[in-house]
Amino acid sequence: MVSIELRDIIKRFGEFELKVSLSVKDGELLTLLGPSGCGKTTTLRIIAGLEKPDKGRVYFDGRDITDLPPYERNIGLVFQDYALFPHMTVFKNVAFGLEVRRVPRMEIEKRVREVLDLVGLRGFENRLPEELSGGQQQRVALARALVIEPDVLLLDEPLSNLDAKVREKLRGEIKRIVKELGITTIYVTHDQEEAMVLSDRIAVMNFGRIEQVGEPYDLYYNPKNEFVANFLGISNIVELEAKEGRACLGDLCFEVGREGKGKIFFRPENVAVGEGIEAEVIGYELLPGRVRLRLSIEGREIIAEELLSRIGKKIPKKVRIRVREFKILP
Ligand SMILES: Nc1ncnc2c1ncn2[C@@H]1O[C@H](COP(=O)(O)OP(=O)(O)OP(=O)(O)O)[C@@H](O)[C@H]1O
Repeated sequence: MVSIELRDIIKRFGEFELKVSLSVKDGELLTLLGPSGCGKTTTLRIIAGLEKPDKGRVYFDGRDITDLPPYERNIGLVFQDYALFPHMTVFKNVAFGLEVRRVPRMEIEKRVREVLDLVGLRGFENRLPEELSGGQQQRVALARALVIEPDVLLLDEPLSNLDAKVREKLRGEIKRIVKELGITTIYVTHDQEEAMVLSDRIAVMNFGRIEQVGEPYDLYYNPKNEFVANFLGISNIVELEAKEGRACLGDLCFEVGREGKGKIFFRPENVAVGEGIEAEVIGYELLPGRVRLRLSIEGREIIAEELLSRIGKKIPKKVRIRVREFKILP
């Protein structure tokens, strides 16, 4: 277990420039979240030593490891494409990292058994990768990364190739396992739900920069800007002009305590349905247990979410709404 620090890292590929500083605490599970091409994988590869930064330093526990090759960093890596050795059994695949480190046979057998237990693959030792499902193959990849007892675990979109149900199950298990081992983990994804479920903290990235780092709840309800707000989920962002400390959209008023233009931000579930001012329902989506209402006020669209059981089977044409909580964005 170690802490990780990226200090003033710069890496350029043509037009693209990655520029990041980041601290990850001992035993923390931090997610790099962002759209395709924002630099998540490059950041991970710099930590792994697979990519050399143009500028800046990488520290593990305060020790500068920028010039250490990957195999001297004691890192476990898991990628999207499981990258298992196809002709080797599960046991051999997992044991490989220990064999190259010349760990004694007895010790290898013990550690492979333990780690297969941990990922729920006891009894699969003699199977070949092609005889496993995608989810099972990814468990093997995880076991292989963990068996060497790495200081740091790096996971790059490990669930992207799996179907939704398996993904949901496995993300919960990944969290359980890394927390049980207390291993410092960096997880790359573009899936906001995965990031919310897994992370101690999330770093939201865009165009080679970290926009904001924080705990899931804080990022979700207190985003620093519009990009973070939109990337973490559905947001209502209404640009209004405030007068005498109030900004109003028709009868829907916000006490902003300042004058002039501003962006009012609130989440759909912070729209209380059934009280307040009237809004027209212009569309809706049924979700498991919830309904997402598209409302119109003064020609502007507001998204509200309410429990399905509270709305009932028949969606009304008009509803009353009140905004419980909002934030002003820059
Ligand atoms: N070896 C390379 N040579 C040239 N350009 C590269 C190289 N590696 C990455 N890039 C570029 O750097 C940018 C960031 O890529 P990176 O893979 O880090 O993004 P990402 O956020 O992980 O995206 P994705 O989710 O699509 O994997 C992209 O524009 C990519 O084309």
